[in-house]
Amino acid sequence: MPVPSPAVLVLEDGTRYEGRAYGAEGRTLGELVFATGMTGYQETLTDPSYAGQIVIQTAPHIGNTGMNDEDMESRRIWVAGYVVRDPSRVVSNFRSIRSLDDELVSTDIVGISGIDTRAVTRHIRDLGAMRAGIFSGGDATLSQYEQLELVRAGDEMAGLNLSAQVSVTENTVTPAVGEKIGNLAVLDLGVKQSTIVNLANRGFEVHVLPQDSTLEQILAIEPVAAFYSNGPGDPSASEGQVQVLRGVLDAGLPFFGICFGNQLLGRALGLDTYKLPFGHRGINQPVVDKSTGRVEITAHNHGFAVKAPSNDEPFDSPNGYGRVEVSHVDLNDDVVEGLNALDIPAFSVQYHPEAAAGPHDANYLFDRFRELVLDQTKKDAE
Ligand SMILES: NC(=O)CC[C@H](N)C(=O)O
Repeated sequence: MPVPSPAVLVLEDGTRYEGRAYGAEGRTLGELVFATGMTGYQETLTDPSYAGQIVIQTAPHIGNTGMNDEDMESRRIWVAGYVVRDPSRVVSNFRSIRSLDDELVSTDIVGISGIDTRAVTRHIRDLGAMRAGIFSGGDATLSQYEQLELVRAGDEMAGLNLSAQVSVTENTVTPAVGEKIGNLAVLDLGVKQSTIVNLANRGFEVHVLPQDSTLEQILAIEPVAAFYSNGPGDPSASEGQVQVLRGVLDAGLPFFGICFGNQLLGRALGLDTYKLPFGHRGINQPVVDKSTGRVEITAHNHGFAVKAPSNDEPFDSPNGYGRVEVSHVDLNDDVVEGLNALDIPAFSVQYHPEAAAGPHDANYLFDRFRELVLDQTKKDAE
């Protein structure tokens, strides 16, 4: 077996971690974030929300179950780079059809192995998410100074709009399963396949629309409701989609948003979003649903969050959409994890009811959306 060539992970604060090349060789830059899930590396890697980010996997052994076609959350791997401790030398799973290593090479994803990923995670947890670079192959021979300069010249995640990189450019349609409720307009900011499946299973004919769709293009599919997906980038850099969302709300369409969609609903209602120190990424985050008092264990992947005037009391939407409440709260750090508009048919969550990977505790939210749409359709008919 050939010995992998040397590679280095360089952080913008000057910290360096030496390891071995993993996946494609060369150079990559991005925001360094850690994901704590012990399972689900394929879903993580193919979640478009990770575009522009170098992902550190705290689980020490990666690649054991290979890659398959069923667990792809989108058409490709999106992470800007991948940091692992010990890549599995053996791929063993009845569904596996290719190895992760081969997939990283064929999709040109530069990674690094042999890294104490828990140590890097503690560093990020103390100092916050930061820009980083992985250098291998010819780029491993650049001087330390040159590598650090490259990392420091990279994009900051704050202020970045990445939607166009990940979105479809033409409408795609997934038929409803069972009795059809109506057409659902899904704005593709980086939607995951499991979300589409969950929505289609609730009776929606799911129309996935490009991220730059206008209100007219959304209304042209004659939707019974609208949905904004998860996705990469800073929500404060998506003013165009926020304006379109105000049009959707003004048109009285029921609305559901997940993750980036939650942040854009917050902004449409007139709230601010802000960058978290190192974000939430993993599949074991405790969240309380304030309407039932039930705690659910949930999948997260967010670096930004919505700022609300109160987590406890309903407040007025600064943009005139009536009363709004924080519906869900993270029990680790009190971050807003859901919004519910009390006077218009709109709600959203910051975390991932589609899971993939992760527990299915929050799957009821898709049922809640279906009920909201059915109620609104009934009201409109009266
Ligand atoms: N998964 C997502 O939709 C992430 C939303 C946003 N890019 C964030 O990091 O907070």
